[in-house]
Amino acid sequence: MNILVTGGAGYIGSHTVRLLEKTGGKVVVYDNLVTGHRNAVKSSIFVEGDIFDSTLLADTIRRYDISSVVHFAAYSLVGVSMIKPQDYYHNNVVGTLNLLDVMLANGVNKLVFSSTAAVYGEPETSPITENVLKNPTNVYGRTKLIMENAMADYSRSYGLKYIALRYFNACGADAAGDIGEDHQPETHLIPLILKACLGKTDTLKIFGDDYPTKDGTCVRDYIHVNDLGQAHVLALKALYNGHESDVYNLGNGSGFTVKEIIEAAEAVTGLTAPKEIAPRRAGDPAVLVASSDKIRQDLGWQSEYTDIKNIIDTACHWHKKNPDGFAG
Ligand SMILES: NC(=O)c1ccc[n+]([C@@H]2O[C@H](COP(=O)([O-])OP(=O)(O)OC[C@H]3O[C@@H](n4cnc5c(N)ncnc54)[C@H](O)[C@@H]3O)[C@@H](O)[C@H]2O)c1
Ligand SMILES: O=c1ccn([C@@H]2O[C@H](COP(=O)(O)OP(=O)(O)O[C@H]3O[C@H](CO)[C@H](O)[C@H](O)[C@H]3O)[C@@H](O)[C@H]2O)c(=O)[nH]1
Repeated sequence: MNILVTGGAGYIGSHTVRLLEKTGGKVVVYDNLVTGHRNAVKSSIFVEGDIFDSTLLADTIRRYDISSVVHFAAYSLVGVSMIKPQDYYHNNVVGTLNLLDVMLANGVNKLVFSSTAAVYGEPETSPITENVLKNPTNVYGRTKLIMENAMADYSRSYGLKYIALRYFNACGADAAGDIGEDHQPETHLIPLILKACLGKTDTLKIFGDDYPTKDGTCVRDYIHVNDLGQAHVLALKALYNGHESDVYNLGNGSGFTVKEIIEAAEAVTGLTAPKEIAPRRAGDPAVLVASSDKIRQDLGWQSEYTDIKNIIDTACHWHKKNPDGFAG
């Protein structure tokens, strides 16, 4: 397996790269570093490049004899996608279509794709199974759903074999403490709570306390980044073993409100985060909780990290060890 990992210098990508390397395959990270970090790529081959650069992509595929792609490269912030939709359609849709063109033109037909729980919108049932109606409430989710539909069409017409993984909320960090979540600016809940607890940021804003949930704050399903990474390893192996194109949810199956996550993080750190209630953030669904039964049954995936405090503790370890992230 010679694997090209687009976005492999990012948060989920860098963790997955580490797990892919353990399979013995050659891993080539391809990233333009727009949100990623060069020093998040520890031992793989690194090519600094953009998924829009067809020439460099094709050269990289040929040079390293690539036979599959794991595609993380994208913009992924719900809030920003509502303000800058053009950026999101361009990078996530046009960029991915370009990658598919270059792959197919160079005889590469295996792809693991980062999709998202945001494709569902406000689902009518919970936990969410893969077959329910998809009606995204934000631009980000729409860009990922467009690509899922395009890949299904390419699969039928051009022999693309893909597995789309719909992640719920990625969090935590590798136990080694040398890679972790470092977005500039950070917008994700768990790192923001930890930074507030550790005195690295101002008051944490709780986006809305008038949702139809038990304490009025949004419910999400938090999954450890290494459990996500392991699913990519299984998905890739399945494709090499002739698995047909498919789509899987990836979550823990437990929902936590924003307030519950804050309480858990405060318990883990023994510190208190300064916080205030703020208006709702545009595009946020009230509740997103996964059923991951399908990937368990089909690919034998299991989550290793099921306790939310344990998960937060791994993130805390990274933040304490690297108070300035990768810049430190
Ligand atoms: N973080 C989550 O909770 C979450 C949940 C669901 C889905 N996802 C998806 O997972 C993937 C990775 O997310 P992440 O949290 O690791 O984000 P990230 O921003 O840390 O990583 C994305 C990486 O892609 C690179 N990139 C972006 N555009 C590129 C381009 N045009 N060419 C080359 N490289 C480019 C960035 O530099 C970065 O290294 C994304 O596709 C995201 O939509 C993330
Ligand atoms: O300062 C903050 C930040 C977040 N939140 C809330 O915390 C929850 C989680 O927010 P995140 O920004 O951490 O994550 P999202 O649920 O918005 O989105 C994440 O998970 C999604 C899937 O569920 C997408 O795939 C997306 O890429 C990924 O960023 C949301 O209810 C949000 O409103 C706050 O209250 N205050």
